[in-house]
Amino acid sequence: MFFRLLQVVVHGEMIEYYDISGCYILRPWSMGIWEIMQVFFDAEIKKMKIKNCYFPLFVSSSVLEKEKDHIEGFAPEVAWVTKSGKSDLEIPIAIRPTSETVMYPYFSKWIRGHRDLPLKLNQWCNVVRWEFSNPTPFIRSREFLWQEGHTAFATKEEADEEVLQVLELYRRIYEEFLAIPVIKGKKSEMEKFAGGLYTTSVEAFIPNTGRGVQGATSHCLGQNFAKMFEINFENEKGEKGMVWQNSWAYSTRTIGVMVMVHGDDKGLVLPPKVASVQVVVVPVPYKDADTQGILDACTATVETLSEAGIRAESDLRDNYSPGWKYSQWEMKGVPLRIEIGPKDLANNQVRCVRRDNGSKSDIKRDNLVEQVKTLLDNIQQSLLDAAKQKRDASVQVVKTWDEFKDALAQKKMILAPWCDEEEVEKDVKERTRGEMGAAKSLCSPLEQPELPEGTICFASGKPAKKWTYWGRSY
Ligand SMILES: O=C1CCCN[C@@H]1CCCn1cnc2cc(F)c(Cl)cc2c1=O
Ligand SMILES: [Mg+2]
Repeated sequence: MFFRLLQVVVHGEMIEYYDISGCYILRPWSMGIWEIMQVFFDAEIKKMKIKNCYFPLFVSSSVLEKEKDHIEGFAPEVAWVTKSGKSDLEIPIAIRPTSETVMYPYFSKWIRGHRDLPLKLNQWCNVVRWEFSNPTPFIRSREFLWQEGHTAFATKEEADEEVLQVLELYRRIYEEFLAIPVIKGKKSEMEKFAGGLYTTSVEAFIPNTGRGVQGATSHCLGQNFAKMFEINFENEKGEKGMVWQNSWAYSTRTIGVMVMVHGDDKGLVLPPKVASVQVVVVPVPYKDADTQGILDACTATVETLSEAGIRAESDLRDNYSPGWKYSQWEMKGVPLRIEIGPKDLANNQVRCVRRDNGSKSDIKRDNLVEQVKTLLDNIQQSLLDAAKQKRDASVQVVKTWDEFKDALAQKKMILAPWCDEEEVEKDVKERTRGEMGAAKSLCSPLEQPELPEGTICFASGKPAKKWTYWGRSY
């Protein structure tokens, strides 16, 4: 599956490999997906009165290393600029791996009184993390695109509320656009962002590989960074207090998850909502048939669909056969193909072929737009339904360690009652180490199933406190 991902994204013209390891070229076919999601998310955060900004790419080492514990563990992945031209820089400059330390000295400067709150900023940018474990397009690259939201509030209540509002937007990105089912949950103390108070995330799962993947994160930072960077304010009563902060992000990793969840042996399968081309129209000329008439019908069909807001293109290249075009556009994952041949022309209809299940239908051209819209909606919904069915079939509820081990061997996403003790989590990792990677906690679902009194932890036998998803991950 891993390997297939690599091939599909190259043959589907999403990615081009680059001569620097871990870096990839995002070609239009994937950039178009990124842009469609960005239009949605940007509009939604603007409704929340969050404003876009742009902070510098470079971080001074003094600022980046301000708090040793914040970056301990991350230090090896920081990329540094040490020279300009032939001369060494006096002091090396880091390239942002994330922007807390870039932004928060200025939050401290800009936030004085309660009238300066809430401060709610977002930036669309790239970040660099010089990862060493196996680089994979979209899933783990040394540079990636993301949005990072950074907000500051006078009260914890406001921060807590926003964390979940943004988490819901991430659920919508996955379920409404990428047709991928996700689980909203809270990270364990071990898996959370160490610099924060708590971390929530949306978790996806790849049934073929049996691995969970963190889809996006929404952290409440508490007052930890306010303390570090002295971000204080005077409240209405003139009392000094520290702000409560959140930070949240989703990245181009979303595209990699989509490829893995929906891809099949013909290549990519794009959910219509994020497909930069939703319908491709292919002429099927026949030796003595009216070829020009067929080409004109293709062009007219594209115009009709485009006027209705459907992203349609025709492939009129005369140096490729229809069959060749079918497999190429299937490789690229275009959700719907329309074929127009002599018979279709004569009957004033078109032949529609769905990419998700291959089913064919003949549609009269007089109410083409409505029927194509319905087809695209059906494809979107059935991709989500199919992914949900496969994900649910991969979930296994366990009560004991033996059941856990069996489920792990069967590449399941495991739901187990846990005592919520970090030592026990470390122990699970230790006991499941192997060449496939250890099991880890993925999240504790916000919607907790009933936990009967007396239920014991699957790993420690102590009283269980919460249901938690476990599994191997990317
Ligand atoms: O996940 C988000 C949402 C958007 C803003 N940031 C947070 C936390 C990011 C954690 N993280 C993640 N990776 C890092 C890598 C690094 F090299 C350094 Cl110095 C720090 C970090 C680091 O803090
Ligand atoms: Mg990392």
